[in-house]
Amino acid sequence: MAYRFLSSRIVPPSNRLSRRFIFIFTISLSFMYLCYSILFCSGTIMPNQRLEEHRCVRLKNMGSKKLLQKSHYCTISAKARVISDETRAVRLLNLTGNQSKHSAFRKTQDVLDHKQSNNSNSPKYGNKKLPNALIVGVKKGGTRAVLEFIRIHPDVRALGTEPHFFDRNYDKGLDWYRGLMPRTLDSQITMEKTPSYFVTREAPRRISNMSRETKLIVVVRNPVTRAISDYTQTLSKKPDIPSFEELAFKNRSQGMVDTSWNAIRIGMYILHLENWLQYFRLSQIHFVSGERLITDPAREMGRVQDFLGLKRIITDKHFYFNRTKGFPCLKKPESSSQPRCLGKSKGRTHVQIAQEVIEQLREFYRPFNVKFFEMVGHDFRWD
Ligand SMILES: Nc1ncnc2c1ncn2[C@@H]1O[C@H](COP(=O)(O)OS(=O)(=O)O)[C@@H](OP(=O)(O)O)[C@H]1O
Repeated sequence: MAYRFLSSRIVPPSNRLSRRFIFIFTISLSFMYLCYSILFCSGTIMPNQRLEEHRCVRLKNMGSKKLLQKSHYCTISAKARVISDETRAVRLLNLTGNQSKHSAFRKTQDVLDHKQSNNSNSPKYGNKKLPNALIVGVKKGGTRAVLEFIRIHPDVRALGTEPHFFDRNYDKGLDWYRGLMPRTLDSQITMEKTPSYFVTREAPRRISNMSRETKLIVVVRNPVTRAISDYTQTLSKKPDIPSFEELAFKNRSQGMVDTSWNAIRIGMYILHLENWLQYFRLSQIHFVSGERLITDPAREMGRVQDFLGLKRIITDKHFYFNRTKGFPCLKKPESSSQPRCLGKSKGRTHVQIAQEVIEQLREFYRPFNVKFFEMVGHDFRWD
């Protein structure tokens, strides 16, 4: 037994050498594999985020529009994260009541924009830029509809809230204003809407100081209907205000309209336009018909896209007529798979106004309208 055991343990010297060689070879092979894994394979185990970021930054810094557009690696990964954030937000909104859905949706988008701009871990693609195009008016003309419709376009990014920079917040400075804007790629247009700009004396000069090339959009509507809409809105907030008739006339029997009342003054479009034309060429201003925006949104938006130099992407297929709402709504608004109408404050039932009052106001506005049509070269047919 002892002999057999010893004979199995005692190995000839040549065999011992080859075994030692195999052992050293195996060790060095394992060592090489370990080095290789550390040096080259870490990316496959845990993608190196810093490397990704550097790649994006390098492409951005090259300042080439084409390169940026082609850099799907950067844009898509960043966008995908934004979309997943937005999808989560939209899902959350679906749990809220229908009434507040619209405002909640917009607020959430703004929060997301805000989050993108402030959170260092959040996706950052593109830059915050001063707007290239502004919807400057008119109040109750249909400005929200134009903004919501145009922002479906992939080459447009818009601020959801009204920043009131050129009227109320001008002293905060352009850097503050730029900071509010959503990030855009070089190929995208930045937009915002604040309807009160159109009737703000200083707004045209201030906007032209920002850029003389700014494109301006004015959504106009029959000034009588606009005034009633404006009054209906005020009444919904302050039920104790005097009647429409009382506010609209200084002396009704003499047909003296009170032009100091904002709801009346805003509709004297030609007067405000003259102020704008001191700083901008007429070709820089596009007028949207508030009426046709309701009856044929695709056509009106086609003209808006042409004016902005955009490919016509928003078409008939984006809209459907919602019978309950009585207005066109979006089939698939930006970052949502749900159809969506504008909120409750858009498309209110108007306060009933006596027909004679309406006639008197029509008479009052006629000469202003005629001059306005002549100036812009288009008859909006408000008679
Ligand atoms: N698609 C769609 N859905 C709902 N409402 C629409 C739409 N298109 C235009 N409009 C008209 O927009 C009017 C409100 O205008 P604004 O968005 O400019 O109002 S505001 O100045 O921002 O308060 C609003 O005025 P009122 O009807 O008087 O409420 C609508 O007539």
